[in-house]
Amino acid sequence: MNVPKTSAVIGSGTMGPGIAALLARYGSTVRLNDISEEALQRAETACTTASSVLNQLEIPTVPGGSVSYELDLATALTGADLVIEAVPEKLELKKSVLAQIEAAVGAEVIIATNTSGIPISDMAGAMSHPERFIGMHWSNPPHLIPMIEVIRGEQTTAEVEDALVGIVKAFGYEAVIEKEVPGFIENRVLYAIMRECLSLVEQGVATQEDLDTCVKWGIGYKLAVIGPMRLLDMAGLDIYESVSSYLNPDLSNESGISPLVTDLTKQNKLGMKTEDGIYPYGEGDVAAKRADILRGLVTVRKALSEITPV
Ligand SMILES: NC(=O)c1ccc[n+]([C@@H]2O[C@H](COP(=O)([O-])OP(=O)(O)OC[C@H]3O[C@@H](n4cnc5c(N)ncnc54)[C@H](O)[C@@H]3O)[C@@H](O)[C@H]2O)c1
Ligand SMILES: Cc1ncc(C=O)c(C(=O)O)c1O
Repeated sequence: MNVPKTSAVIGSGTMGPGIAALLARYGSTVRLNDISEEALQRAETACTTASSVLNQLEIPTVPGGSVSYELDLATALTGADLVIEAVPEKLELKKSVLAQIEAAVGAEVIIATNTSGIPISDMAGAMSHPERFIGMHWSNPPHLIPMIEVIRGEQTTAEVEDALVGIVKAFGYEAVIEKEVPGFIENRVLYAIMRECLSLVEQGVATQEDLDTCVKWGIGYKLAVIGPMRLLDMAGLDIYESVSSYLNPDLSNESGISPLVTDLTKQNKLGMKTEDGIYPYGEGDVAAKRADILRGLVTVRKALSEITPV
């Protein structure tokens, strides 16, 4: 399957608009749905911003694409060949939304979930056609990060996986096909890094600013060019063996959630979306920071696309 003629994106928060904008750029008629009218209003601006980012990346426009904003789920699903669920990361909510989607679309329609890592089979349990249900894990911001994890549940067919990989490749994105594990690959690695960072800040080893500087250059810059498995070869496996013999036992193995995070979420300090979080944001700071981040990601993506991937 190439990019679907008609698609529906359910949930229009951080992820939905960028996903919709990319599908539309590749010629799909996209219906973006949310239960919140305010979220749909914000989504119009977010889709415009995403579209201008795609212009900066010089992604050609396939004619015929569009995004419409729908409060009504049934309208959003009409005629969809592909449905992407992007509602909050709560298993029961996702199951209920999936049941509503299934009630409105034919058994041949592919239903994908953008879950950050809930096992696909856990979500598919109550579905009447789990064979067409699949994980499609986009990375944030989805219109910029050219990689999508594709995860089959126990009952997903190989044909559905092939079709989804075809769509991902049609965007010029890389598809990473994985076996089902909680968090998939990306978030297992990302959350290992974040757990250690939070633990170091909590212990007072470094400030959050120093953490961000160290990880950006010492890890992010390097890993953007050399994958971790190749980096092991570059560093020397003997060095890894020596360092990990004393370091691994000292790394955080905290199985709970960092109190630094839970103290903030209790106060509804959720980060940029509430203009307060790990960092404080003054008037206009969030918009300026988001613009800086987008500019940086566009520049780095252009540079990375010109070098040989390692
Ligand atoms: N934020 C990220 O960086 C990121 C990255 C990759 C994947 N994800 C995953 O994508 C999904 C969405 O994440 P997000 O960050 O966009 O969440 P979000 O909270 O920003 O947005 C979710 C949206 O879904 C809407 N919603 C809630 N119930 C709904 C319903 N029944 N029908 C339609 N819309 C409904 C909410 O009003 C909200 O606008 C989650 O599963 C998340 O784990 C998030
Ligand atoms: C903190 C965090 N959690 C989940 C995801 C993706 O599922 C991301 C991301 O894509 O950036 C993230 O930053």
